[in-house]
Amino acid sequence: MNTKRIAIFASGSGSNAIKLIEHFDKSPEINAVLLLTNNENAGVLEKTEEFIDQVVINNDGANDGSFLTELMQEERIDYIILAGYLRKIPNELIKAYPTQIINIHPALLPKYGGKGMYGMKVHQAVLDNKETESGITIHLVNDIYDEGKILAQYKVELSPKDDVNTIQKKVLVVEHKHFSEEVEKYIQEQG
Ligand SMILES: Nc1nc2c(c(=O)[nH]1)N[C@@H](CN(C=O)c1ccc(C(=O)N[C@@H](CCC(=O)O)C(=O)O)cc1)CN2
Ligand SMILES: NCC(=O)N[C@@H]1O[C@H](COP(=O)([O-])[O-])[C@@H](O)[C@H]1O
Repeated sequence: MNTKRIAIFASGSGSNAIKLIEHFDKSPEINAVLLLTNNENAGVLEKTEEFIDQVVINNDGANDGSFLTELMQEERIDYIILAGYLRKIPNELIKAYPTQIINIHPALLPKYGGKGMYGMKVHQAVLDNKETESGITIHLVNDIYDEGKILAQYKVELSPKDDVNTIQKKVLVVEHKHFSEEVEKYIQEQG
């Protein structure tokens, strides 16, 4: 397999982005070469500035499919990994990368997905519904939030003592354990 170049899109604190960078720093076949964020105040910027080139866009840029597609092609990006990225990927970029954009969602889709379902909002909905389990979904990205092909799911058990913060912590542990490996496995399977 030729060396694959991946871009990471993130909007928040960046714990998953850091795990991806650390994981692929050890890979001879896959290089994490670009971090893109739509949030100039995102914690991911400080956490990753020593390790990866960064691009900060505004929400106009996030909505501009031509701009994003040209940027990815100029940077010779093969795969785009969404790691807590909170903007809709424009259809033009999806057309250019139909099976090469991967997202992680902090719940067991199809439950608790769609517009408005991100971050702590997801965990709050799980708590409000008194779920006894939650988990993560790793999926391909299509033009509808959280409806792309599911690549993997992992569960976490919940107890009545859990609150949104403990649910978030349990889910992040599973994200950090599995996301990088699932991304690597998928990319290697594509050849
Ligand atoms: N075309 C797609 N774009 C994105 C997908 C996708 O599946 N298809 N996944 C999301 C990630 N995500 C859930 O995993 C998600 C992120 C954000 C939202 C959302 O409702 N966002 C708000 C704006 C929030 C903000 O900018 O502060 C909104 O659209 O009003 C839902 C799901 C990434 N992109
Ligand atoms: N719907 C998208 C969504 O909610 N993504 C979630 O944002 C968090 C980002 O954390 P991080 O910035 O520490 O990686 C992660 O829990 C990820 O699953």
